[in-house]
Amino acid sequence: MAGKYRKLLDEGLSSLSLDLDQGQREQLDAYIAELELFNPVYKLVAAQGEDLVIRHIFDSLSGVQTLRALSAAYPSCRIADFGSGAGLPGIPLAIALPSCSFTLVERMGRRVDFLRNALLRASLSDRVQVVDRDLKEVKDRFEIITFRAFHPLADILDVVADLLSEDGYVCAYKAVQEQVEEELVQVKRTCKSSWTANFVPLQVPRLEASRMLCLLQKI
Ligand SMILES: C[S@@+](CC[C@H](N)C(=O)[O-])C[C@H]1O[C@@H](n2cnc3c(N)ncnc32)[C@H](O)[C@@H]1O
Repeated sequence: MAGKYRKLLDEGLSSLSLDLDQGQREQLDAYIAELELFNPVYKLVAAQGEDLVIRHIFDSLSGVQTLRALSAAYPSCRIADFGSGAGLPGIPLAIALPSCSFTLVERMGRRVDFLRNALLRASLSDRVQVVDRDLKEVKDRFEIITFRAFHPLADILDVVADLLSEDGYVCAYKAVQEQVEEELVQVKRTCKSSWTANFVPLQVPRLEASRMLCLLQKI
């Protein structure tokens, strides 16, 4: 039902200082409705109701201010979301950042079907494309690459390095800084590519858990 979470979304968007217009709110409603419709069958996310909005929509949107600031440095910014699953964080980010183009990379067929349908329903198909293959087969460059609940950094950063534009950023949605620092030690030990890292703490509305963005740039 459109507008089902209106009060919760009003509260969350205001707390994230996100001023979405009516069209963007309708896109968000359409995306949430698709998630709720297909989640029982496709098992897309392990949450439902308000919990789904908080853990997945607000969590994804909590990175918008940082991504908006980073994307402003590029005349046209291509953002890729790797291992997008049900479109998280990629679809909420695409709704909130209308001047960027988005590519969602996902290798699992059923999730790809969901993504294509959700993009149609949310009127995003003109600006957001789905690449239905393994990350290792992607042949493109992006100014910003996001991922959430994806592989450990040491397993993927060498592949990611080849897909990132020269001055681009990786924005990894992560939880606890100490764990990310351990992942970065492993990156130094095992990766051919070298990186600088910065941490941006995230405050997700109505969520107690520790959340952060790890920003990585190639050296
Ligand atoms: C744990 S889910 C996370 C989905 C979403 N990012 C989220 O936060 O809800 C990881 C997703 O990455 C996809 N995936 C894993 N390795 C991949 C690869 N090498 N190339 C493309 N997709 C991959 C899986 O199919 C799965 O949908």
